[in-house]
Amino acid sequence: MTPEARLSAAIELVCAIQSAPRRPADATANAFFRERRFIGGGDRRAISSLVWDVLRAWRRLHWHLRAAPEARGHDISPRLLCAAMLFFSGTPLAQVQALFSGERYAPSRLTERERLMLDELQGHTLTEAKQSQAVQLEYPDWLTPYLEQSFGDQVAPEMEAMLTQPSLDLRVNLLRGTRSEALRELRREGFEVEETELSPWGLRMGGRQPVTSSPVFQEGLVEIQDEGSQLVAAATDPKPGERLLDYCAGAAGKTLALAMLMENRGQITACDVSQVRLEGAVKRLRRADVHNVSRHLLVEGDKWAKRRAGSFDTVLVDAPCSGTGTWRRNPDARLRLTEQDIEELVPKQAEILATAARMVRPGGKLVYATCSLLDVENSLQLKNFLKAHPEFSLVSPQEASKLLPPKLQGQGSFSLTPRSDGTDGFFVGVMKRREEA
Ligand SMILES: C[S@@+](CC[C@H](N)C(=O)[O-])C[C@H]1O[C@@H](n2cnc3c(N)ncnc32)[C@H](O)[C@@H]1O
Repeated sequence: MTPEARLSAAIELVCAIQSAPRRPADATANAFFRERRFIGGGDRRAISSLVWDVLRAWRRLHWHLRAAPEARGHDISPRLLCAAMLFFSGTPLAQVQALFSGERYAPSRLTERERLMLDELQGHTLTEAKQSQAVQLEYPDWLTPYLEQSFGDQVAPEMEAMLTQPSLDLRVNLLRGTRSEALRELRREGFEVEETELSPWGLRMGGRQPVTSSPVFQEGLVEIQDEGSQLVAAATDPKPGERLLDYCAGAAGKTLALAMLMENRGQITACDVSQVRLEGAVKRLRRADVHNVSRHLLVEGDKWAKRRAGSFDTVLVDAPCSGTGTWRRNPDARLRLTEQDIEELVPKQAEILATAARMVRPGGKLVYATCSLLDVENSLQLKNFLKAHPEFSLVSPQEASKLLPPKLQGQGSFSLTPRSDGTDGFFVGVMKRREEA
């Protein structure tokens, strides 16, 4: 594809993302490329890269484009967003404007208004001192008090790290082989890959490498999983032969890691309210050679949970959350999250946690995890739960998982962030239910 055609496709994709505001951008992008199979791998990567740069710089691009007098009364179009992003990434303005040639496969010519608006960018940089911190660091204004509650005066460096490109992390599936075998095979196939520092089964690849088409992935020796997510499994630390409930299992990301730790022995029940997500688990479980998992779809008025009171050794609640910890990967999620979402999520998490807690046997373990940065969903949620449920307490340092790296050992609960740990943002609290007297 020519640079003009790539730009045209990127503009179309930004339009598609904008017109499905509740749908994750990667789902829209997958559908977009599925319908355009003629777009090859290299072009696809170039188009996605520009679109993701636009999503990551959304507030700053709007700030600049809105400043032009010609913007008054007009929406900021995907054409302008893509053009401005190309300019701020180093393409000279005249060259950017020339891409809008109106020729075959190229975007139509810039209007006079668009040209003037782009001219205004000359001499500016994407991030500028005049922008507020929330604009510079691409978070919604209403989130400021929530972030300050979590990070105090460290909001800026934490959110700065949230703007960086994430690595691609893999978890080696010990049911299929060893970490050194996976490392050797991947390197033999030409991938640049290192061992992760914190997860004992993790491998880290720089940037976007097409690992899903490699035999190592297809044969189930590795699974794509952020190192932080692997550490949630490490903190849960289930033992072979246990009965484990993964109450918000989704498409089984953590279930797979837990089954590995249980060496495929014992029983895992993976629940979720989403049929689509649970269906998504089937192929992954098969590829990973996991066969101790049964799935259960939770439905309204389900008596399933009631009938299983006190019957699991370990219950993991990987709660639905704001996803603020994954913003490096899903920059569009910043645009979708509202304060109302948080207000709805917090009581929902409390209810899910209370329901799941009833299924822990006396002496058993309850793990609460989120991929959120916010105290209201994390430590405060845990604190309120413990206050209302005196039969639970945080595990003692002796009881805490030994699979965790030294800096996290012996803690009943911990947070991870891109800034301090190089992982997605996560929170984990590990509790124990009192033995019956
Ligand atoms: C953070 S995601 C889980 C991710 C998954 N554990 C993984 O590692 O890939 C949260 C999940 O909670 C599910 N969920 C939402 N409401 C629920 C409820 N009331 N009970 C159980 N699961 C729920 C969502 O469908 C979603 O799949």
